[in-house]
Amino acid sequence: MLSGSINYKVPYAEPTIRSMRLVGLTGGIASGKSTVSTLFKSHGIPVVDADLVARNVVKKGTGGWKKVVATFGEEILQPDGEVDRPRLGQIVFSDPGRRQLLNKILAPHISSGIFWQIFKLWIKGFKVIVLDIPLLFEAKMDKFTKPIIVVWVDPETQLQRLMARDRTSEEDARSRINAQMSLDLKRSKADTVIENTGSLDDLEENFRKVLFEVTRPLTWTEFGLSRQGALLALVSVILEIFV
Ligand SMILES: CC(C)(COP(=O)(O)OP(=O)(O)OC[C@H]1O[C@@H](n2cnc3c(N)ncnc32)[C@H](O)[C@@H]1O)[C@@H](O)C(=O)NCCC(=O)NCCS
Ligand SMILES: Nc1ncnc2c1ncn2[C@@H]1O[C@H](COP(=O)(O)OP(=O)(O)OP(=O)(O)O)[C@@H](O)[C@H]1O
Repeated sequence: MLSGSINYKVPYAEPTIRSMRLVGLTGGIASGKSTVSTLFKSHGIPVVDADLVARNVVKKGTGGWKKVVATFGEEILQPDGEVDRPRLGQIVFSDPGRRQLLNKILAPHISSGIFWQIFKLWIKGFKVIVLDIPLLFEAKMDKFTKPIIVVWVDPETQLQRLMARDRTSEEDARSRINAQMSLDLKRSKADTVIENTGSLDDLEENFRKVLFEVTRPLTWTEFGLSRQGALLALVSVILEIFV
């Protein structure tokens, strides 16, 4: 599910004032990543939404759009020329080969889109950035993020929430779920798991502990990656040259 525009209500401050941390947020389809993203945003922590990036890179006329049309044909376009997402979804979620093809042609566009979003937030001075990436492990982007948070939900609840949210049949919902790495395997690769089988109140309670972990004081490596860290390194080099 796509989350709305980023809303930085509360400027993020101590205790990570001189640091840069890229937090990986992932899980299964409809496990609750966007819901958790909203909680992060309400605490002033920016979230880069990979689904939103993926949507932007196939806008009419872009490089991603041209590749998608060249690969899947004009029959996946709406009358206005934009990609017919439900149509393309039907094709790729019922055919692993075509899904891999779509992933392959869009991967460079999505990763550079994510990079630019991170860069813009870094320039603005944000110290902690959450990357909401459904395919974090599948796309091997987990190596760039620490900690990695997996939002977990039990399979039956996941299926019910997906069908209710997207108003899809059980068959369609299952094919989307099966297009991803199993949620249990993702869970085993996580640094932290947010359990989301219960109510939204339970989720908020579970989120609070994770927020504490994400905002703990940062390591020197994380500091070195921050804008302040980069500036400090530059000033040190200049001073060393002149002094
Ligand atoms: C196939 C498309 C057109 C369907 O669009 P639709 O609007 O119906 O779904 P949406 O983009 O909102 O995605 C909903 C969820 O489906 C899952 N999903 C999306 N793409 C994939 C994929 N290639 N493989 C497995 N799961 C996927 C994610 O959990 C996502 O959160 C679209 O998902 C797409 O372009 N996918 C390829 C780009 C991609 O890999 N996106 C994920 C970003 S990491
Ligand atoms: N604890 C909860 N209780 C009830 N409903 C929930 C809970 N958490 C999430 N939901 C609902 O479940 C659906 C899926 O949640 P959400 O959209 O956050 O999942 P997602 O992981 O971002 O999905 P996607 O992979 O498609 O982007 C939404 O309709 C959301 O409102």
